[in-house]
Amino acid sequence: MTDRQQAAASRLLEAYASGRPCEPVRDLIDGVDSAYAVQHLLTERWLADGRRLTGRKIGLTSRAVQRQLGVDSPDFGVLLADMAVPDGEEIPAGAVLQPRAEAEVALVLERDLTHGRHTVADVIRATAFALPAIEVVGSRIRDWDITLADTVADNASAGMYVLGTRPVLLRDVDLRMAGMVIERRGEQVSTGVGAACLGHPLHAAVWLADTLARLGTPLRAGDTVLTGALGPVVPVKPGDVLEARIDGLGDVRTAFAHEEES
Ligand SMILES: C=C/C=C(\O)C(=O)O
Repeated sequence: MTDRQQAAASRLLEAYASGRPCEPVRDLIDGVDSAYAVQHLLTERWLADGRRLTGRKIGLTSRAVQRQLGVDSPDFGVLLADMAVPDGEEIPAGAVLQPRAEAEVALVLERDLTHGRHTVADVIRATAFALPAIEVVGSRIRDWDITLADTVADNASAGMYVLGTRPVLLRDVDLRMAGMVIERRGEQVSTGVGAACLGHPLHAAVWLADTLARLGTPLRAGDTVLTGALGPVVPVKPGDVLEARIDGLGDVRTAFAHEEES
């Protein structure tokens, strides 16, 4: 671990602690591997604090999101148990810095994925069930001024996530053709389709399984995988109520709490 990577991790941890976004960290990072080393430092710190790993998120899988954020390759980050919000419950004000929401397919695994190279069949065999999910992404970096290095170091801009509660077997859903809509109090604010996620959400999962196995931290039975947004990310503000629906998977909802009066 280099001093510069430590400095990047400290800058991001300070943003989490203070609730104030920081300057980008790319000036301290030499390439994507170095950015993942910073992410690893953050993860080790969180696990040492007693937080529990529940899986991974994949980011930047759809062209719409890549265009919105100006970053053009997929990445991943960790999911922790305290990032999960029950379906329909409120996300406390300030819990996620600069929040935005997106809808995606979650896979819950019942087998490890430890091969050097995985196939879609491996991922299907390893998946217990799929769920609809809202991911509330956030950025510890001021004004979302990110490059790939910034977002990777910042845990792939992960925030919180909300899973639907009706498990669906992969044999019962066509994830490629599954349409997605997010509504804010009944108004459509994002639409998309499974095919927008690297061609198919299972392709994104194969990419993640291969990448993590190569890094020596493979996906394990019990992990939840958020496979990536199916359509544009939506800025959110206190008081917003969002519902996401994905064909064949059903719906999931969350709300954003108002700031506390001081
Ligand atoms: C910045 C985060 C992007 C994602 O999470 C995504 O594209 O799914």
